[in-house]
Amino acid sequence: MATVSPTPLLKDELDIVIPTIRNLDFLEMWRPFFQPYHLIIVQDGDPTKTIKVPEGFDYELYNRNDINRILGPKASCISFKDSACRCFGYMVSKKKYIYTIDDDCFVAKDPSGKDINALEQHIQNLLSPSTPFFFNTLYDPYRSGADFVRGYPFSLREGVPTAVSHGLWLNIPDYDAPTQLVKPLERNTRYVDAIMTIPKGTLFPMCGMNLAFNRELIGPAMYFGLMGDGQPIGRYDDMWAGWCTKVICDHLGWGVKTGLPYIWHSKASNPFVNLKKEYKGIYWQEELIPFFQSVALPKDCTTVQKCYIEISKQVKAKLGKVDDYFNKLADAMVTWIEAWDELNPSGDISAKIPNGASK
Ligand SMILES: O=c1ccn([C@@H]2O[C@H](COP(=O)(O)OP(=O)(O)O[C@H]3O[C@@H](CO)[C@H](O)[C@H]3O)[C@@H](O)[C@H]2O)c(=O)[nH]1
Ligand SMILES: [Mn+2]
Repeated sequence: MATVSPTPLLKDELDIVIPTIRNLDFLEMWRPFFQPYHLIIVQDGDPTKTIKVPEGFDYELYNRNDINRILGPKASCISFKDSACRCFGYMVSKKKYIYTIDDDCFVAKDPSGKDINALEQHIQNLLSPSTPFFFNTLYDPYRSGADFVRGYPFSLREGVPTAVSHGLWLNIPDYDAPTQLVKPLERNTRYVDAIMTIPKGTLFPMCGMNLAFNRELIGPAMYFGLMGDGQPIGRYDDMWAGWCTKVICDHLGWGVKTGLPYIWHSKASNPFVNLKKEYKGIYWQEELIPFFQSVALPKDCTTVQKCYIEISKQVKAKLGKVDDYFNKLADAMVTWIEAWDELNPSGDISAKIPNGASK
């Protein structure tokens, strides 16, 4: 009797978004896990360069000419010459879920030596609930071999929908430039077998290297802010998206998880180049974090788009004085939502705010 291999989870409901200025040879290693899925490749930099996609993958590829053709003047909100361009892939996707990965991230091995199917783990993270309102000390209670510990309120054990699954990295950790400069040889060899919901009210540094999310829930908030060419800052694209996303998830009562799965991050980008990109962000973030911690979203912000537009207004009002860049970014946030709604006319995902969420 021929054994029929099971249909990969969410095969037709998930797109894999890859930003690239290099080549896509890394896909060979991911082939067993990625081949059944549709890829959206966002080619950054010179659009006349041909990016070769390995045989056998189902994909669509967009370069800067495509972005300009599809978005017209609204293309101004999509970064150029920065990995932030990946968010264009989120916008053009028609699927419920997104997984995004960098082209220098490879299949890692777990402590038993088994290849980690990072995509499968992200899908499990997204399909199981989160627990943002009360911390479970035995980590993810929905994993096999774990549960809610004594004292965990039964009224909260149903959990809430998971909007984001934030994976980690073995080998080259996602350090900022100063840390990279001080610890050039540090490698992450610590495999921590844990998945945690980030508690409500707590922000976190979201890395875009190994990230999955429910696009129908939180997609409009996943704008990777204006970076790269012509911008005073870089390498804060994913951070900006993570802060906006977490504030909105807290307000709408959705969860954000971090931990497994790991990927093997192979390439350390140049710390001196990174320092030039990051340095303004390193001191600006001392004002940005208190800003996001103080963002109050009104009760009538019942959709991600409404929340996002409200945040952009507060960015302009409160951060415009930090630097004019934030006035530009606030405008780009509005352009992003306009472009999103133009390409995704199905409208808002109205949220029923569950008890325990935003008061
Ligand atoms: O101008 C560019 C530069 C790079 N890319 C593509 O983006 C990813 C990440 O590039 P890279 O691996 O060189 O950079 P890292 O420093 O390791 O990236 C991490 O730091 C954050 C920077 O924002 C980011 O969230 C992490 O990914 C690769 O796929 C490059 O090909 C690009 O498109 N344009
Ligand atoms: Mn990298």
